[in-house]
Formats: sequence, structure tokens, C-alpha cells
Amino acid sequence: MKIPRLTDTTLRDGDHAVSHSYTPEMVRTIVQNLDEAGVPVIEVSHGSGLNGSTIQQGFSKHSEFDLIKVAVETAKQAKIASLFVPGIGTSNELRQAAELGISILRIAVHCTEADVTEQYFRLAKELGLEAVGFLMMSHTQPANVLVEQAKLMESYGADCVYVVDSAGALVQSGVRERVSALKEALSIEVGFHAHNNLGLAIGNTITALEAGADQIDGTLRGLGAGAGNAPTEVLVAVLNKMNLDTGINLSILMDVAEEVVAPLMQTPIVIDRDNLSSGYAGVYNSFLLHVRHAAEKFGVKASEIMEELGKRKAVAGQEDWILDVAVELAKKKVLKV
Ligand SMILES: CC[C@H](O)CC(=O)C(=O)O
Ligand SMILES: [Mn+2]
Repeated sequence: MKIPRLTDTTLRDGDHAVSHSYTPEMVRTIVQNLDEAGVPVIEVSHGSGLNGSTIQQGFSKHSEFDLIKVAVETAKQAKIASLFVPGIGTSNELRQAAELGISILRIAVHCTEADVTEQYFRLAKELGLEAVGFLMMSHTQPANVLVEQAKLMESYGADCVYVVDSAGALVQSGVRERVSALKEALSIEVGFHAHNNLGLAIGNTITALEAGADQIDGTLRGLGAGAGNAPTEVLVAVLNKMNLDTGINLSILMDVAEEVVAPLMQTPIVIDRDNLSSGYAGVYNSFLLHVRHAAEKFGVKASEIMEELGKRKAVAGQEDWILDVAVELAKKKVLKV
């Protein structure tokens, strides 16, 4: 099995879990530790990607450009990456992040919408960036559809395409099928990004490696949207046990996870009823906080909203459905009384 490239996305996916409250000091400390530990790629941006600080996605406490600047200045060996979602971010933010010195742009779209990424892949390459495609909500489509979409990204200049389990809804057979199909069809690298709603983030990531994945993601303590991600420190420990030596210092990772990241958690990252129902129904993890707010406001269960959103096959960008569903469920409840 190949030694994978590990991207730590505590400062991007984890941004959802801290309600976009990262400060330059936190970024400096986390980047310093990840960099010293030897993590090769560190992702920094709003959880929903560049320019995500909006009323729909949640306002950031500090400008993500200030945070990216600190990250670039602090990292000695690690490459800094940012996430970009077309429609949330524009070419302006992409250019600005490149000027600040990011090395990698990860372009994320719903897994049937690769065609909207062309101009951004081309621009990222023009600006000298490594460009990675993110096929979000990959559980919703069979392997052959993901292959078509990934091939489009490859034709636009992608250096790697990720199978992204945004809802933490995939089980191991689903990961194997999708990652192997991409590996077989593409000439570029393939990655896998896990969420832990079904308790499979580490197991699925290892399955992705067995299926040939070249790149994987983690976050310290699993800090990330919904049930969180594969914890970076656990991934490194497991890879060591498998004799896949990434050269990453486990002891530094365990310390920063325990002493710096764990205290940042607003609520423990656990598989509670809301997270499990979200993964089970296949609902996008970034919906969690919005669903919880709506549930509280309208006096319904978050898990019921998740179940209904799953039935309606809601995707990123359809956050307005959350309120519609909550209101409908509340009305039904009143009529029953
Ligand atoms: C809005 C981007 C999204 O959070 C990307 C991601 O990490 C995922 O889909 O899991
Ligand atoms: Mn994610």
C-alpha cells in the first residue's frame, strides 16, 4: 500500500464546528504544531470555502485572509491549501488567496456538478496552484457517475480528485467501489475525505487506501462538521501500526489535539442522535447547526428534520429547505394535538 499524503483540515472543516470563530493566534499555534509534526498539507479557510463568511453560511469572527496570511507565514515545510466552492467564492477570492501564498486550491462541488468548475481549475493552474477536485456528497451517486464527473475535472487540469463523504453516509463497500473506480479511470491522484456519522471515518479512510487512494484528510480530535472527520492523530497512529511511515510525529499531534484543539470544542464531537440520523439519512454534515437552531425554534426534533431532508435529497446550497421542513413538521405536530 502506498504512503498517502495527509491533509489536515482542522482549520477549514473544523471551522464549522467552532462556528467560524478561529483567531490568528489559534491559527498560528495549530499551524506551528502541525508543521513541526511534519503534516504536509494544512487547509485554512472558512468552513464553506473562500468567501463563506455570509449570513447563509455563518459569519467568521476574523477575516479568512488574515488567517491564511498567518498560516502561510508560520508554516516552514507544510503547504497551505484553501477550499473553494464555486458560487460561494469568486475568482477574486481565489486570486487573493493565491497572492497570499497558498499552494493548493481544493475546488468543491456537488458530485454531479463538475462542469461548473472548469474556469476555476483553469485559473488555479494559471496562478501556479496545485488544484484538487472535491466531489461532495459522493454517497448519492454510483461509481460510474463519479467517474464521469472526475474525468471532467481531470480534463480541466485537476491534479487529484477526492471522493468526499460529506454526510458520513458511506460504508466500506461503497468507499471501495468509488475509490477503485476513480483509480482505474483517472491518470491523476485520487483522494478520500471522511466524516464519522456512522463511526467509520478511520475505517473508511483505510479502505480508501486499500483501494488505492493517494491522498487522505483528517482533523485534530476529529474537529469538523457534524460528527466530525477522521482524527488526524488517530490516522497517523493507525498508519504507523500498518507500517505506512508518513514521517509525521505522533506525539506532537497528540499534544496539540489534547491541549489546543479539545478545549476549542463548543460541544463534544460525538455520534449523538442528530449526527447518526444525519449520516443514516445521508444529509450534508454542514447542515447540523442550522438544523439544531431550526429544531429549537419550532419545537421539533432535529433528527426528524434530518430524516425529511434525507428523503428530499437536499444538497449544499439548499439550506433554506431546513426552515421549510421545520415549519411543516411543527404544523403537523400542532394539527395532531
Ligand atoms: C462547503 C464545503 C464542505 O464543507 C466540504 C466538505 O468538507 C464536505 O463536503 O465534507
Ligand atoms: Mn467535510
